[in-house]
Amino acid sequence: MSVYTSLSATEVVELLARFELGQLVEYRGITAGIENTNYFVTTDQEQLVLTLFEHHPAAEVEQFVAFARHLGDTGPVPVPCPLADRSGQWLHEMAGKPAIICHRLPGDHVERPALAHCHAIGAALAQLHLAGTSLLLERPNNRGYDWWLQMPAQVSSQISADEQALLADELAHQQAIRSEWLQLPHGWIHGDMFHDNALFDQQGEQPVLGAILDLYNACQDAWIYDLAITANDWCCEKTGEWRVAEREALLAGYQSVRPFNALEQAHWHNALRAAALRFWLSRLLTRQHQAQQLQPGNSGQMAISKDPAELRHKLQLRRQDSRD
Ligand SMILES: Nc1ncnc2c1ncn2[C@@H]1O[C@H](COP(=O)(O)OP(=O)(O)OP(=O)(O)O)[C@@H](O)[C@H]1O
Ligand SMILES: N[C@@H](CCO)C(=O)O
Repeated sequence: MSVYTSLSATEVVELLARFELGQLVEYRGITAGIENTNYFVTTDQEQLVLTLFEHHPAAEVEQFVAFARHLGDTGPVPVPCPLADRSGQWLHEMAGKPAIICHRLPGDHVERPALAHCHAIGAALAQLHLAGTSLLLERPNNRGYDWWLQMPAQVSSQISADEQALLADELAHQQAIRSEWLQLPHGWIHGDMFHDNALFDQQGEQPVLGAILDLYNACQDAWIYDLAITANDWCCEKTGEWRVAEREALLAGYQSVRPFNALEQAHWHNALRAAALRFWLSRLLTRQHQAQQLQPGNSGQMAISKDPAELRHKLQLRRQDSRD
């Protein structure tokens, strides 16, 4: 679990006092997530989630929250939207960090996504992409291509010589296809559509998507890259081997709303490689940050970490697939 910033009951009560959300009953750190600090907050009226952004400045939070609010207003996709206080303000500061409060959305995490979950998330992702086309706001991917190129300098001390060679070779490949990549259909993407960022309700036999969470990597990039991030997490084993039927269900769900064009078909394998590369790198970086943040004297209590090697291995498999 990750609670990098501990909050006292007094701090939570002071924040709630600005809202019409009732009196604090209890609050507790959330046992998931690796980037931000999250608390479940229960009042005598509401079930809420309080998020403190550990890396994003307030101006950036405003941008991805604009996307969440846009989806909330226009889209068929359920997402958490920050609640406004009595003065209409939704962005707050706690412990020197940007903070928001959202409703706690219904549903549970799925341990191992099945065909119906994969189909549903594919369709929802395509709907999210299309809904984003009417949002007139620019937000480039700050963990996209330019960021990947800076990463060897940041992470080389953490990885072996073989891994450094793998990274260099993959970056060269992504550089070689860059001009075609830029021709792919682009728009707003979720940017982090792992299965721990979705909640499902069960209605009879059928799982129903309750929420898509964690829009804190939302930005503009190639749409199939977003789907590739999803496929690499939802539709394979942790060892990277495809669960083929689940992958096909994801693709069918997506394309039931928004079919691929020919260039997207041609670059699907490159998108899978790019998606694995991005999360290998970000997990390496998160591990570095956690080591710094959790040193004695810092206020954080606990942190989970996700294994960078899982994504490095997936990258190796996707590279093999694209050569076969
Ligand atoms: N609005 C919400 N409704 C219900 N549960 C929520 C909500 N927001 C967050 N959660 C819970 O908190 C967990 C962590 O939230 P989130 O994924 O946003 O954190 P994070 O640190 O940004 O995560 P990540 O590591 O994926 O970046 C979620 O997996 C979910 O269980
Ligand atoms: N979903 C990411 C963490 C948050 O960006 C991962 O699994 O590495």
